[in-house]
Amino acid sequence: MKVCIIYGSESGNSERAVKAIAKTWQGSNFEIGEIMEGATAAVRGFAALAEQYDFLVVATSSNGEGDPPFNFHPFLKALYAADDAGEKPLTGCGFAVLGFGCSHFDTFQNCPRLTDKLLADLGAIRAVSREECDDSDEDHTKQAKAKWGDAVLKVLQSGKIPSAHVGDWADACTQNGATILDKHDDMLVAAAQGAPSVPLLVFGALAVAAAGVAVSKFAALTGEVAV
Ligand SMILES: Cc1cc2nc3c(=O)[nH]c(=O)nc-3n(C[C@H](O)[C@H](O)[C@H](O)COP(=O)(O)O)c2cc1C
Repeated sequence: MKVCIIYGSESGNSERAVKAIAKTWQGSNFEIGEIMEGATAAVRGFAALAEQYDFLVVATSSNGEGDPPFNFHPFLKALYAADDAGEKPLTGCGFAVLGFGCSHFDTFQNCPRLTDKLLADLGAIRAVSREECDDSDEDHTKQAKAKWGDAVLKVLQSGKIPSAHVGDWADACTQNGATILDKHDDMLVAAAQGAPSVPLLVFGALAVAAAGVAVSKFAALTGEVAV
C-alpha cells in the first residue's frame, strides 16, 4: 500500500510529530511515498492523490479561532469545495488524522475535526480513529501519539484498508464537547481576497531590496564577509 503524509503546521509541532512517528513505521506491506504540507497536496489535487496513494496520513493543528495553519488552508478549502460539489474523489483511499491543539481554546481541535469529517465525506475510509493531542496535557499527548502511531502501523502492515469507517469524527472528541465551528465562510472570504495585490508585491520587493542594501553597507563597515 502506498502512503502519503500530509501535514498542516503553524510552528512545526504537528510536522515534527508526524515525521517522528512515521520514522518508526517499518513493514513490508507499505511504502511511504511523499511527506508534504497541505498546500502542496491541494495543488496536487484529490484525484491525483487517490490515483497515486492508497492511504493518507494527515496531521494538523488549529490556529487563530479554529482556523487551519497557513500551510493547510488550501487543503481545507479544497476539502470544502469538493464537498460542496458533492464529489467523492477519495473513494478507495484509507485515512487517519492526528490532531494538535490546546484545550484552553474554545475551538479546541477545530481544524483536525473538520479535516477528519470532510475526508470521510469525500469518500475516504477512516481506518484509524483520530487522536487529539493537547498542549496543556503532556502525558495525554504522549500516549495519544503512541496509540495513534501503533494503530496506523497495524493497518499499514495489514496491507488492507477497512471496508467501513472506524467510528465517526465526533466519537474521537476528547474535550469541549463534540463540536465543530464551521469554517466554510472563512475559507471563501480568504479565497475571494486571493493573492496580494500588485502594489503590495512591488512594495514588498522594494523593502527587501532596501534591507539588502542596508545589510551590505553594514557588512562593509564591519568588514564582515558573507559566506
Ligand atoms: C495564536 C494561536 C491560536 C491557536 N488557536 C487554537 C485553536 O483555535 N484551537 C486549538 O485547539 N488550538 C489552538 N492553538 C494551539 C495550537 O494548535 C497548538 O499550540 C499546536 O500544538 C500547534 O501546532 P503546530 O505548530 O503544528 O501548528 C493556537 C495557538 C496559537 C499560538
